[in-house]
Amino acid sequence: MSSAALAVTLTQTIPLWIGVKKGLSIEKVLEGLPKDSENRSACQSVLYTAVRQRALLQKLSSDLISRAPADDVLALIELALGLLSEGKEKPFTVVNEAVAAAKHSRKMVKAANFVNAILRRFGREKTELLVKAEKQPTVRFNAPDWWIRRYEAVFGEQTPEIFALQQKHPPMTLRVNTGKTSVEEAQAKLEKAGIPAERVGKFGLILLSPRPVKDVPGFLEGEVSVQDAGSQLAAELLDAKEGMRVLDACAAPGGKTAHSLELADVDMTALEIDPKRASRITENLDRLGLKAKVTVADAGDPKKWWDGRPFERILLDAPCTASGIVRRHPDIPWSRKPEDIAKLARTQGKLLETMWPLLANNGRILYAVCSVFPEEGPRGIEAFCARHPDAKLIPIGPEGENLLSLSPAEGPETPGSVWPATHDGFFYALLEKI
Ligand SMILES: C[S@@+](CC[C@H](N)C(=O)[O-])C[C@H]1O[C@@H](n2cnc3c(N)ncnc32)[C@H](O)[C@@H]1O
Repeated sequence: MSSAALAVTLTQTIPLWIGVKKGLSIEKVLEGLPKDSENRSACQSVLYTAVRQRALLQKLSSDLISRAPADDVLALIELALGLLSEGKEKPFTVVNEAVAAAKHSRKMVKAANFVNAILRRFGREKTELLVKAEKQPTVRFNAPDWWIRRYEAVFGEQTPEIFALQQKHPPMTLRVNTGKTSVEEAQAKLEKAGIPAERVGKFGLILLSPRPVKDVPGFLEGEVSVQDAGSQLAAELLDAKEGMRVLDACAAPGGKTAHSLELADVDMTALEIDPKRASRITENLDRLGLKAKVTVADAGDPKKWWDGRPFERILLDAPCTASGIVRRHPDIPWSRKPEDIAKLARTQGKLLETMWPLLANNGRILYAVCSVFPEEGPRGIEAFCARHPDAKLIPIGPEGENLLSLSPAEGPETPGSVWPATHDGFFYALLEKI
């Protein structure tokens, strides 16, 4: 990033960072930046750098600042501290540009010397301040205490390893559209363009160095899409065959809808409650040259959209805490509240109950969440099966497990295995109506 651009980037990122600190999602605050803004990706990068170190920045600013300044000044200091502790930009550039950003703002000009003093003090005391801050679990794991305890309950001794993984930059994983090309051909095409990629799972490729999708050969032509390898398992597990009536009940942005259509020519209804998100399904399907009935509706209210003909396959990729995809959305632990888990588990249970009568006899419903919390996965499914003697769990795991809980993971692939070694956290259960 050029240094002059950095001052502008910091200024533009201030309101986004304030929004995230107030509990808005990264996705939501980025809506405030024009899509064609030249600085969009730079702002995004500065914002992510701050969000990935949110607890550290809170601790540093409380150690360095005795009287809280105005919100925008504090945000500017925190964003600059984020860059300084990350260490990718030259420290003098960060300090100078943060001070320039303050000087160029009518509201912050008086605080320019203050910004300068705090950032320079951080430069002098960086090592001690970071060592002291890292002693706090909330800083080490960049999550609130309650979230850390929930992870400990799920992952036990593995917790630090899972958190360490969550703090890394996520891999950029592509799904190859095998209706248009093969995984080998897509990999060779990337290699030829100087973009080496490794295989993951049955349909995936991980780019060794991520880049904007528009620069990925084959993306605009619909040969590849961006989708985590754990998420790529859904279409395969759903196993929708040619001509089947299929419902994707919570479909946006359409990754799993599209994958099912790439694997078989099915009669697909893609439901989505949020109209803005629904338009992304259509965009994705258009790019891939695929067709579905994209419907904006509440899956929980079928009388508004269902024609009464049963579906042979239903995918219920239910709204969840997203606790399995924190490395892609580092704001999640901070934007959730402890009570959200039970609330979302109730919503998931209700949606599954509503979907069940829509399923044909011998039909299958794949329940999925990108969460690692048991209330949203195994517990809800076990309770559902206890209430429904006509529901049979179909084994789906690599070792024949009925309930597939995937922890976020990264590792070398086993050659020839369809099970990816690198993926986000997911839960899957496949139920057949008997
Ligand atoms: C986990 S995301 C789905 C991701 C999608 N399956 C994919 O692979 O691209 C859940 C989606 O469900 C939508 N949603 C939430 N409640 C819904 C409801 N009652 N009816 C329909 N869609 C709903 C959300 O807006 C969100 O887009």
